[in-house]
Order: sequence, then structure tokens, then C-alpha cells
Amino acid sequence: MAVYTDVTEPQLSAFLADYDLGELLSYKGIAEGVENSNFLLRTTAGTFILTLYEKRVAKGDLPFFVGLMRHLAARGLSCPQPVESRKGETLGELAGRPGAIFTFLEGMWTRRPGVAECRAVGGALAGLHAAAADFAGRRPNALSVAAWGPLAAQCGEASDRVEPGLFAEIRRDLAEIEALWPQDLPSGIIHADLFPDNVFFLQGELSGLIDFYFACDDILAYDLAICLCAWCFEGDGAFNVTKGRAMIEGYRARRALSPAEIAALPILARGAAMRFLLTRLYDWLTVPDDSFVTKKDPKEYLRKLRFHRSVASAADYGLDTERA
Ligand SMILES: Nc1ncnc2c1ncn2[C@@H]1O[C@H](COP(=O)(O)OP(=O)(O)OP(=O)(O)O)[C@@H](O)[C@H]1O
Ligand SMILES: N[C@@H](CCO)C(=O)O
Repeated sequence: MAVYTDVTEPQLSAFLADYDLGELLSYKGIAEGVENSNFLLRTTAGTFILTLYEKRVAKGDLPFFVGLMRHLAARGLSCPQPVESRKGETLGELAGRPGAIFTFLEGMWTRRPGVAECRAVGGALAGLHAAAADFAGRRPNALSVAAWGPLAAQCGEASDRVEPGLFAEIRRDLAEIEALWPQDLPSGIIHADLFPDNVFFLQGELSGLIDFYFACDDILAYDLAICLCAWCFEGDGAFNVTKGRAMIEGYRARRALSPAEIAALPILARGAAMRFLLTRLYDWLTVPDDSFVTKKDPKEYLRKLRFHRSVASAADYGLDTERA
């Protein structure tokens, strides 16, 4: 579960005294998520989320994240909104950690996304890219291609504990990815972690996006590649081309993909699989087994990486090449 920082009722009541949110009725830690501590708050003014930022989120980046969420909402994208204190501030401190209160987003994430959900996510992702286009904030991607080599080196030979030969495989693949990584594709603000647990649905409709704490500047089509990785594989490891097609169509309905972006999809997807393989592998090797965080399986992304390595063109993701 992800409640790293305990909050006492007097601490929380004192924090809430700076807000126009009425009286605290109840609060409880939310088990999901791995990065930050989240609490569900009920006050006489309604239901809210309290997020306490843990060490992997740099305090200096918080104004970027909060500003981005406000900007996106102002352009019609549904996402949690930071609640202002009476002083007009959105970031405070609680139990020794930076913290913020957000509006509650109705909906649930889908454990078994189908074709319709993949199409909706493609559309929402393109909507996010368009809505963020005039956002003034900038944040370089600390987990982009230049970071993967150092991360792989930190995992080192210990990687072979996950699977014999893994470190050599990663180094070989990384060298190819680095050499082929596109340089001139359209860039902008990307979500960078739009996995199923960060997209809410309500009565079959996409109700909003959460967890913008990896958002950054990078290649727009790389964000689509991340989503293809996260949404379009089946439990048995097979890529579902119908889901891939739906997601790409959903995206293209709201933002055109250039021929160069389409041609780059296989290498971008390879990079996306490498990025999540490496961060999962690093956690697998460094987070103690008795920690209360559920570690995510690096091998899932190793299988995805191998699939993307075998892909000949974007048509293998279901892309309609007649139209491309
Ligand atoms: N504004 C919100 N409205 C409703 N529920 C929310 C909201 N924000 C967070 N949650 C709940 O808290 C959980 C964890 O939130 P979030 O994914 O932001 O945490 P995290 O620790 O940053 O996670 P991750 O591991 O995905 O990076 C979500 O799955 C959701 O159940
Ligand atoms: N979405 C990431 C974890 C949190 O960012 C993963 O599945 O590895």
C-alpha cells in the first residue's frame, strides 16, 4: 500500500484550518499507488484527496504538476484540481512532507481494459497533448533515453538474478535504441505514465485522468507508445492488435500523426518498454522484500520489449497503413 507518512487527526485538522473546507468528518489512507501517500478526506464540504509527496517527487517540481493540472482543467480535460487555501496557496506542509488537497474524481480504473477503453484513452491522450500545448511550464524528462544507460548500470550484473543473461540483453538493446532514437519528432508536455490505474471510467465513459507526477517534456508519440505498452497486451503476453488499432484511431481522431511519427512508433514502443523494465528492475533489486510496497514485475516489460524488438512497422500495432 502507499501510505508512507502517518497523519494524526490533530495534524490534519490543523492543516485544514487554513482551508475553507468545513470540519473534518473522516480520513483514511488509500492503499493504491506506489509513489506518494494518499488519503481520502471527508469534510462537511465534501470528499477530497490529500496527497503527501514522498521522496521520489522533487519539491521544486510541484508547482509544475499543480499548474499543469489547473491548465488542463481550464481547457476542459477532467483531472483532479488542487484546492486553494484561504491564502490562495495550493501547496502546504503536513507531517513534515509537502502536501496538497485535490478535488475527488469520480470513477474507477479498469482492471481489464477492452477495445472501447483503449480507443477512449487514445482520444484522451491526444486531448491532453493538445490542451497542454500552450502550457508555459517546462520539465525535462528525467527518465528519458539519456537516463536509461545510467539506470541499467545501477542495476548491473544483479539484473541476472531476475533472469540469466538479462544485463547483457539490456545493454545490447539499449545500444540499438539509443542509436535509433528519433531526434526531430514533435515534442510537448506528455503524461508519461498513463497506465490503466491512472485513467478513471464511470458508466462506460472515461471520467478523467490522474497522477501527473511523471509529466514532462518529451516526444508526443512516445506517450502513445507508453499507452500501447500499458494497455494493449493480454495477460498471456500477446499484443492485441485490435486494441492497438482502436487506441491509435482514438488518438488520430484528435491529433494527426505525421508519417515520421508513425514510422517511429516501433522504436518509441521499444524505448517505452525499456523505461518501465528498468524502473521496475531497479525497484525489484533495491526495495526490500519486507517493504509494504508491492513491487511490479520487471519481466512483464521484458516480454513487451522482446515483442517490440520483433516489430517490423507500425502496421504491427494495428495502424491502418492505407490511411497512414
Ligand atoms: N483526485 C482523486 N480522486 C479520486 N481518487 C484519487 C484521486 N487521486 C488519487 N486517487 C486514488 O488514489 C490512488 C493512488 O493515486 P496515485 O496513482 O496518484 O498515487 P501514486 O502513489 O502517485 O501512484 P503511482 O504508483 O501510480 O505513481 C488512485 O488509484 C486512486 O484510487
Ligand atoms: N506505471 C508504473 C509504476 C508507477 O509509475 C509501472 O507500472 O511500472
